[in-house]
Amino acid sequence: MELRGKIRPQAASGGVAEQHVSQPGTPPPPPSPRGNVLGGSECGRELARAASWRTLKQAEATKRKYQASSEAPPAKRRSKTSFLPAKKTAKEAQRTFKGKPQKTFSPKKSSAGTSDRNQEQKPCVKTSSLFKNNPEIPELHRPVVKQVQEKVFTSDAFHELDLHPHLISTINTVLKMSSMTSIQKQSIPVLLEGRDALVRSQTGSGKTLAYCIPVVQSLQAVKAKIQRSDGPYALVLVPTRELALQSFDTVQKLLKPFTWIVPGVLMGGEKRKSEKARLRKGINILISTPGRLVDHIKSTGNLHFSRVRWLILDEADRILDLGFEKDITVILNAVNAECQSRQTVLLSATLTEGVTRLAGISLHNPVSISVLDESHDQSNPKGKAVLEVSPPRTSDELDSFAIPESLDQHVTLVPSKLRLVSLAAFILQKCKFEKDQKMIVFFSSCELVEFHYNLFLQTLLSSSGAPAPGQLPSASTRLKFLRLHGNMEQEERTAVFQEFSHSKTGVLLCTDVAARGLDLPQVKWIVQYNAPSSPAEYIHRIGRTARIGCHGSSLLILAPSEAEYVNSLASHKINVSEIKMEDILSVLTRDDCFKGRRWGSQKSRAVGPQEIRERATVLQTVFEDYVHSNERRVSGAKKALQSFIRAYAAYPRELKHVFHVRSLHLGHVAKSFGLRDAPRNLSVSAVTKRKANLKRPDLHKKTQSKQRLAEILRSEYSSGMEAGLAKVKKQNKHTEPGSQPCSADAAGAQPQPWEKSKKRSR
Ligand SMILES: Nc1ncnc2c1ncn2[C@@H]1O[C@H](COP(=O)(O)OP(=O)(O)OP(=O)(O)O)[C@@H](O)[C@H]1O
Repeated sequence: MELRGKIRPQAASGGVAEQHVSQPGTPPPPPSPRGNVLGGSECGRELARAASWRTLKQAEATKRKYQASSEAPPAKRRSKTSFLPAKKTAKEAQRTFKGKPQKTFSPKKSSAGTSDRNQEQKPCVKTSSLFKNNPEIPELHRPVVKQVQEKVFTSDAFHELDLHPHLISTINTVLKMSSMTSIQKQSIPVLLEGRDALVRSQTGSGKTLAYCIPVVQSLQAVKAKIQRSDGPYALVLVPTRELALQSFDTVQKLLKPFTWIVPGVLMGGEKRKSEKARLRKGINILISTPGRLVDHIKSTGNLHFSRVRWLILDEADRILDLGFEKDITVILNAVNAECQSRQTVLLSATLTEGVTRLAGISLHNPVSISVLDESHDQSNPKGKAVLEVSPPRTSDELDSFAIPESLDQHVTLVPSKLRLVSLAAFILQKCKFEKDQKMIVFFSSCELVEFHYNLFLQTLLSSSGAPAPGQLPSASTRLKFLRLHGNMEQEERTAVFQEFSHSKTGVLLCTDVAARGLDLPQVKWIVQYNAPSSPAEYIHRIGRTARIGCHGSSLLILAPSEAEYVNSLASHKINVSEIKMEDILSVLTRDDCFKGRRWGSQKSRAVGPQEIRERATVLQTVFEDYVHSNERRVSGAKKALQSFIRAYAAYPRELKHVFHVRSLHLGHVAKSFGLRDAPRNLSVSAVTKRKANLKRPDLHKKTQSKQRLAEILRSEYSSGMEAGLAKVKKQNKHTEPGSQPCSADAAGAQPQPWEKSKKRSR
C-alpha cells in the first residue's frame, strides 16, 4: 500500500525525520552561542539578525531538499494550492494509518535530550520535515443536516409579568433589559406558579435570569420578612467557580431593591474560615459548586437547610455527570433530611438522559420547558414556543441540541505534525492580522493549556529588547494570551476570568472549565484544538460565542483519522463546514518574519504552496528551538504529550472508533509538541495498558475508562479543598461527632437517590 510504504521509514525513526545542515562559510554575523547573556540594544539587534538568519537558512535547506529530490510536493493534489493528496476516504486513511500501530510506539532515535547535546556540539541546525509522510487528508463528505434552532427574543416586555415593580425597574435600569427572551417568557410564569421544572434552551439565551427572577420575586414576597440569620432559602448549584461568581453577580444586581435578602457564593480558593464566618452570619441565596458545598456540609456545624424553598441546578447535565454524583448525593441527602417541600429547577442547553433520570427521582410533577423556533420545528408548524409536560421527549429529540442561528461552525482536517503550526497560524490570522478579535481555544487537559500558553507566550509574543531563543523576530505586541484551568490558584483564575471578560481582544487558552455557562462578552471565535468527549460538550464550548443573538464562529481541528467525527456531530444535527488547512497556513505569507529563501529580495513573488510550506517550517522550527532550548522545556513538552495521550485514551466508548490511541502516530504527535523525537518511555505504559485491557472483561474495561474520565473531570471542577479534605474527615470523626446531618458515613447509610438510576443506566 502506497501510504504505508511512505509511513514505515518514518515510524521506525520515531516518526520525525531530521536533517542536519552545516552552516555555510559566509554567513551573516554568526548566532551567539546559546546561553550567552546579551544586553543592550546592539546585542539585541545582533540576536534578532542571527535568529532571522537561522530561520532563513532552515527554510532554505528545506526548500533545497524539496526541489532537489523526489520528495518534492506530493504529485496528487486536491487543488492547485493543496498540500496533500486526498484520494482516500476517511476510513481508508484510518485503516492505512492503523496498519503499523506498534511501531509508532517504539521510536528508535535518540531522545530529545540527546538531540540537544548533539546540537550544541555540532555547528548545525535541525530542519523540520513537516510535509513529508503525512496521512492523506480525506475528502470530507459531510452530511447536510437541518439544525435545531430557537428564536432568542420575544416582543414581550418584563413589565407584562406579574413582578414587583422594583424588580421590573431593576431589570430595566440596572440590567438594561426590556424585552424577554423566549425561554424567560416561558419559564418565569411557570416557576412563579411553584412548579418543578426542566428548562432547556440554547446557549446564551438567558437561562440565568429565567431562574433568578422567579427566585427573587418569590423571596421578596415572603411574609415574615426574611432574616439573614434564617440561612439559605435558595440553593443554586453550578459546576465551576467562575460560573458561581457570574451567577452571584446577577443575583446581587437583582437584589438591589431588596436589601434584606443576602446572597453569597462559596467557590473554593477562599479560606474555609472566612467562608464559615459568612455562613454563620447567614446567606439567603447560596450559590456554590457542589464540591465546595459538600465540604461545608461535612465541616461546618451551622449550615442548615430547613428553610430551603428553591434548589436550582444550573448546567444540570454537567452537575449530574461523572465526578459530581457523590457530591450531589450528599447535598440532596442533607437537604432532604431537613426540608421536605421545595421547588427544584434543572437547567441546561443540553438536557441528557442523566438529567431526566434525576428528574424522575427528585422532581415532583415537573414541567419540561423548551423553545423551538417555528421555521425549524416541523412538529410545531404554527411556530409557538413549546411548553411541554414531562416526560415528552424521544431519545432522538434528546440527542439533538439547538444551536444559535448566528453561529458559523467550521472544521479543518490537519495531520498531527501540522497541528501546532496550524493552530498558531489560525491565532495569528484572527488575532494579529484582524482587529478586535477575541478567541477561546479549548484543550483537553490543564497540562496542554500550560504547555501551549508558555510556548505561545515565549514565541509569538514580542518582549522588549531582543527576541529570546525560539522567539520570532517580529513577534506581535497585538496578541494577548491568557489561560484558565483547574490547576491554577483561585486568585489567578478569578483575575484571568475578569480580565478576559472585560477585554476587547485576547486569546484564552483553557480546558472545559470555561465551557459551561460563562458569559464572556464579544468572543468571536471558539477553537477546539482537542475534540470534546461528547456532543453536549461541543455545544457548550461553541456556545461561548454567538450569545443572545450576536454573531460568532467556531473551528474544530481534527486529524485525518478523526474525520468520521463530523458524521457523529451530524447525527446530533450539528452542521460544520470545512476550512482547508492550506487556507489557514497561508496567513503566514502575510508575516515577513516567516519568510524563507528569498527573504527581502523578491517582494512581489507569487505566493504558492511551496512558499507556505517554507514559512510553516520556519514557524515549526521556532517552536522546536524553544522547546529544545533547555531540558526543563523538553520535559514540559513530554508531560504535555503524555497528558494528551491520557486524555485521548479516555474518550468514551461510543467515540473510540474515531479517537483511538492506536490511530495516533506518536512521532507525528510529538512534533505537534515541538519535540523532535517521540519520547521513548511513553510507549511502555500505553502499550501495557492496552495489553492489560485486552485481558480484562468488558465491564472492567468500561469502568476503568470511566474512572479516567471522572478523574479528568474532577481535576477540572474541583472544589479547591481536596488537599485538606482528608484532614477534615479525621477532625470530624474526633471533634464534631454527630454534628453533621450528612457526613460521609451518613450519606452512605441513608437511601441514595442515585442508586436506582445508576443501576438502570450503567
Ligand atoms: N432579556 C434579555 N435581554 C437582553 N439580554 C439578556 C436578556 N436575558 C439575558 N440577557 C443576556 O444574555 C447573555 C446570556 O445569558 P445567560 O448567561 O443567562 O445565557 P444561558 O442561556 O444561561 O447560557 P448558557 O447555556 O451558556 O449557560 C447575558 O449576557 C445576559 O445578560
